[in-house]
Amino acid sequence: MSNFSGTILGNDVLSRVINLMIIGLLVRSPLAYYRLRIQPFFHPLAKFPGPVLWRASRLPYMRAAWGKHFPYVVQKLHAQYGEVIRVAPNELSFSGPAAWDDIYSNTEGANNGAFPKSEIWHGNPDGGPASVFTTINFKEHARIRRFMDPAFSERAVLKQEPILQEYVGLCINKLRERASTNDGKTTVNIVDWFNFTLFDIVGELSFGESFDCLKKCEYEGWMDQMAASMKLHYLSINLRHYPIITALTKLLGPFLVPKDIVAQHMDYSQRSAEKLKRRLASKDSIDRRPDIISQLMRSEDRDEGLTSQEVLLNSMLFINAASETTATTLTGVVNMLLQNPASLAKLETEIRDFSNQSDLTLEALKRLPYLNAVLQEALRMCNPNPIGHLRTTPPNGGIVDGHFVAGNTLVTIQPQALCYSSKYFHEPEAWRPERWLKDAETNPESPYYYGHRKGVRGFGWGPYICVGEPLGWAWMRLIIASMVWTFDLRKANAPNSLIDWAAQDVFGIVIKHPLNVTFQERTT
Ligand code: HEM
Repeated sequence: MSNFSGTILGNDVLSRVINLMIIGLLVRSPLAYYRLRIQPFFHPLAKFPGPVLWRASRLPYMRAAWGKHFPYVVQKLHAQYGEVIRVAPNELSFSGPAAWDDIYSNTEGANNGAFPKSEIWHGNPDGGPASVFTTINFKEHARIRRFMDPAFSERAVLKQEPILQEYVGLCINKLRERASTNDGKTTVNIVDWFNFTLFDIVGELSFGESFDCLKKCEYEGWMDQMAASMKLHYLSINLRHYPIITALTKLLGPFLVPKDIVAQHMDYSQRSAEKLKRRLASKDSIDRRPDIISQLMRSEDRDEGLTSQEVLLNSMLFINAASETTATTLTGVVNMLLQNPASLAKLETEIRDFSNQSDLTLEALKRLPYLNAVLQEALRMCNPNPIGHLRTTPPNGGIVDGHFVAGNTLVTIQPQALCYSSKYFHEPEAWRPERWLKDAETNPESPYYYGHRKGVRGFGWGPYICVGEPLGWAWMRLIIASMVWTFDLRKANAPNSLIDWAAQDVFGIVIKHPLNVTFQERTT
């Protein structure tokens, strides 16, 4: 197949068949005919390159999104067409680091302010109270964040340290117990153990009660379905581009959505509401406990503070937003360390310099250069939100990475394309925590000196930046450091002992494969 037809039809049989079908549909559709034959010369996005079919219709985009590997497909398109590409009739994808500021923040960017979240992706089409994530209006979003931010500040996280230490300690003790009955070592699926620990902590912080996952060494029922329901959400959001199909799926929803997912979700909502009620029943403890819920509830009495319904919605959001992202990053860390024993050894040396486990405090861990470099490198290589964060240009348009983009265009940065670009990172495919060390920043002789470290923004950027960033850093450091201080982590002599990261499905989130790891009581 020639390069040209390969570009249009794809390079494998399935792609060609599906693309031929799409072309068939397009040729019959007057709108697509207009977009393909007439609009290319007049459309405000006409100057931006991209595959012809993607520019003419959203169907190829949808196929990639539903096809489980969207970030990798778009990464290839960037490699072929450049740093700005038109991936749908009304959407541009960017892969240059300058776009971060122009799209998401504009503190130093070319526009007057950050671009708003996209109605289609983040909006709350059914109306009703919205969580901070689904609130698009800047003023309303700022109101929620004003009351939410103090609960997640560095200072607040330090006050929450006893809760973090308690559950991370419990995780380590449980693993120790298992090892002690088995010749000093135990092999577990580390993804589960990260989840148990994170769920318990965030349950305690958000609802005042842990989920007792660590105690029971199992998930609560609905947790098993969390990835499935996030996947379903992602697939249905993509359908919002087609209002008729969305209306139809709403009608057919009860028949299409697996009943156990619906039942588990209702169970989760009901139990969350009950937990919250119990927590609020002891009003005086609100003032005593340093958890997130106390901060949010205190805002209720203030002008414009969060209502009980908003507190509930946001607390439920925290469980998903906090655990899924962190568990993916931590799984990425261990997966990479197991494949890079020299890097694991460096980390061991740094962490085992502490004489006692009780020395592993949040403040002390914050100062460890290699631990922080390892986490940064994992956010670069194993981004838990690899599809990017959609924004919409303001009605009069804006400048992104030097290009004028017409108003109401969907825009995003593709983290996968940017973070794996050899233009911005030396040996982008390789695990190199060194690129995050002081030497890389200050020594022009370092091969990493010219790396675009600011291109990696795992927690997002601008007014919608992750509210939980300080907590995210704190518990990631504590969990990894505690594990490495206590155990020798080894590749398991069992199936699923390493993850082929790019082979995992992506549906907005990364659907993680299991990772079996052997924890052996440390010998040095
Ligand atoms: C490694 C851990 C984490 C990563 C990589 C991460 C990543 C992100 C990113 C990239 C965004 C911005 C999305 C956008 O711009 O549209 C975000 C938003 C958010 N994250 Fe996190 N997150 C992590 C941990 C947490 C934790 C621990 C919490 C705590 C509850 C949390 C709660 C939230 C919330 C509530 C938002 C929405 C913020 C808003 O729209 O104003 N995340 N996160």
